[in-house]
Amino acid sequence: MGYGGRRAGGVLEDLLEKAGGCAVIDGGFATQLEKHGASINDPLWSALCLIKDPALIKLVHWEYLEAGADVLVTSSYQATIPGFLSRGLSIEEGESLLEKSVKLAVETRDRFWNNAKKVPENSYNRALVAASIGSYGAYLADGSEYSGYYGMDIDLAKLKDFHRRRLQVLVKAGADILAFETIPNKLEAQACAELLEEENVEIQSWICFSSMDGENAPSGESFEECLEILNKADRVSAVGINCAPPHFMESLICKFKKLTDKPIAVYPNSGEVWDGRAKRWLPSQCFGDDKFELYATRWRDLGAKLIGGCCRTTPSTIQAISKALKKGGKVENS
Ligand SMILES: C[S+](C)CC[C@H](N)C(=O)O
Ligand SMILES: N[C@@H](CCS)C(=O)O
Ligand SMILES: [Zn+2]
Repeated sequence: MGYGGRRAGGVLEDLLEKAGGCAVIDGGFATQLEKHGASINDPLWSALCLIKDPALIKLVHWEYLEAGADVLVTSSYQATIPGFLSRGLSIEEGESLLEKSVKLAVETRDRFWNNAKKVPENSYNRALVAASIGSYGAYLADGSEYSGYYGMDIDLAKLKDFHRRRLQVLVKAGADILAFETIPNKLEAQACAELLEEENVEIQSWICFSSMDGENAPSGESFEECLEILNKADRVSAVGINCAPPHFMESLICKFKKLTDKPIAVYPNSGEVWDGRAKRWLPSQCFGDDKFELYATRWRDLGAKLIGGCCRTTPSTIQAISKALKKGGKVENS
């Protein structure tokens, strides 16, 4: 594909430097769509808004930028060609919606930054657009991004085939980085890493896992095994955890620090638990914004380089995290 320029100090490293060593990822995207009244109880989940309400997608991106996000994660988590095909769209229409997910974020980032940079000593960085690539389990829409169980028919080749075209389109659309999210097992992590190589993807990427027990991937496979594969993958620029409960983060950051030299990203959910059958969040041990504010600096001090929120977190959560991390001086904007 030969796109984007892979180099030792890439866009992620530039951002981390500007952000003083630790950058802020945005929060729950689907959650904020729902706060605005979007109805996404659908096999496409948040990707339904690419069809029904693109203006709302821009609004949510804007709200996260205002809250202090240094990275916007796009609306493509559950946007897939097979998903769009089952909805009666053509391949071309599906690809154009994927492209749109990147364009909406890029346009919003550019508009926001054009305003922000005019304000002297503003507290913002020019945000990166991370194209979300949800796991195969997200597409299945059966909760399997939290079990890692894809059935006996799924092998490495099938997972690569599932991910290939979306990845190509998102890269070509001009994303700054790729964000593989809520990956629940080793096989899928391997498929994503090998695909980056096969497709010669030259923009940077992170691969983040969910976790149900605070120690292992949802499949039960150890992070030792999962990271052993990713450590060998030069095109994977960062690794981490997303959409797992926030109280797992401390010990998982410590574990990841021992297992990898790659930058670590953590963007937990609120602590609520997704019921994949009933398609709703069940109350559980939760962090409010005050706790995120408190723990963000701990996670940074333990070594996390990218910190944000996932499902059930909102712009106010990201504002709390950003406030905590940016306290004590903001580096110069250029
Ligand atoms: C991150 S989960 C809450 C996303 C929704 C899920 N893949 C589903 O469609 O049921
Ligand atoms: N980027 C997605 C992740 C879901 S786990 C979202 O925030 O909706
Ligand atoms: Zn999530």
